[in-house]
Amino acid sequence: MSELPGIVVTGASGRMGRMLIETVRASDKARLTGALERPGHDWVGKDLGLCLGAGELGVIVSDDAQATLTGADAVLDFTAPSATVALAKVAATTGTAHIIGTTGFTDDDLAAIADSARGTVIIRAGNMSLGVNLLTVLVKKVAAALDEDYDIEVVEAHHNRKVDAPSGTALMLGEAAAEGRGVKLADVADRGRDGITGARKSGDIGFAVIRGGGIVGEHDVIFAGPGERLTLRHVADDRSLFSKGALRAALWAQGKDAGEYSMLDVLGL
Ligand SMILES: NC(=O)C1=CN([C@@H]2O[C@H](COP(=O)(O)OP(=O)(O)OC[C@H]3O[C@@H](n4cnc5c(N)ncnc54)[C@H](O)[C@@H]3O)[C@@H](O)[C@H]2O)C=CC1
Ligand SMILES: O=C(O)C1=N[C@H](C(=O)O)C[C@H](O)C1
Repeated sequence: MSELPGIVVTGASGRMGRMLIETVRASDKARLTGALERPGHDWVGKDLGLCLGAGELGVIVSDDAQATLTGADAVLDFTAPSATVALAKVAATTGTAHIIGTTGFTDDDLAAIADSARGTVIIRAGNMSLGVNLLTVLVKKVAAALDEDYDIEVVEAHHNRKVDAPSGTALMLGEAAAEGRGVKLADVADRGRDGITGARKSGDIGFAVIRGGGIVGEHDVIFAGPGERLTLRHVADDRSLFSKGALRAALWAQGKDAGEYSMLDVLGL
């Protein structure tokens, strides 16, 4: 009988890292073979299970990506942009599928990731939940059906530890709306209003950001038209939505050709 796909989790001590480890360990379709943390982190060199306050797992947390990815089938990465760009280069040399949930990339980061995708399967999504990916399809459809009399605003809310804004999800939803309208998001995005901004420009897609407490993730796409308003909303109650999506992506990636894919590919949407 063939072995289950071996999965590495990077950013093991993070909010998502811990959730990913729980999801992989609970799965009967994959096994956890490695854990990474940033150099200097106090988990490095220790048993992952003991770090998590559980029993020994026999997986030692490492800061050596090359050694940890060698022989692994996939790495789940919800860390930080610079860490993800560096890991994509390593995954391209080891042929490990790289599942990227990290958000906050610059255009240069995205170009570097696209380059690494020539060497392995990369699946990247600002949100790995089924609900948000379905929502992108709906947003595109609604945006295509409504003209510029309907102002599009994306409102997102997250916990007070989040470091990037607008969220990766908000940008995915903005991209979907822009695609529906047949425009480029970069040309119409209005990402920061403060002071005497002037009236809203017709055709813009606006973004508004809330940060507070422990909010897992909430996204509204508002189509505000003459005499009516349509709101499409997603609320995440639990981070396991994202980790389950990431594991599903890692399993889907097995045997696929090198290249960059999204959750729409994984979910067949
Ligand atoms: N696509 C999705 O569905 C989701 C994406 N995210 C994104 O995931 C990222 C992480 O979010 P959180 O877990 O809340 O953050 P966090 O700050 O709790 O965790 C990040 C972890 O990455 C580690 N890290 C940093 N540099 C590293 C390196 N070079 N090598 C290995 N580990 C490294 C940190 O030490 C930390 O443990 C963010 O960009 C967030 O927006 C979060 C939830 C869902
Ligand atoms: O940082 C988070 O927590 C989340 N980040 C992702 C994003 O930027 O959209 C996904 C989710 O909303 C949680």
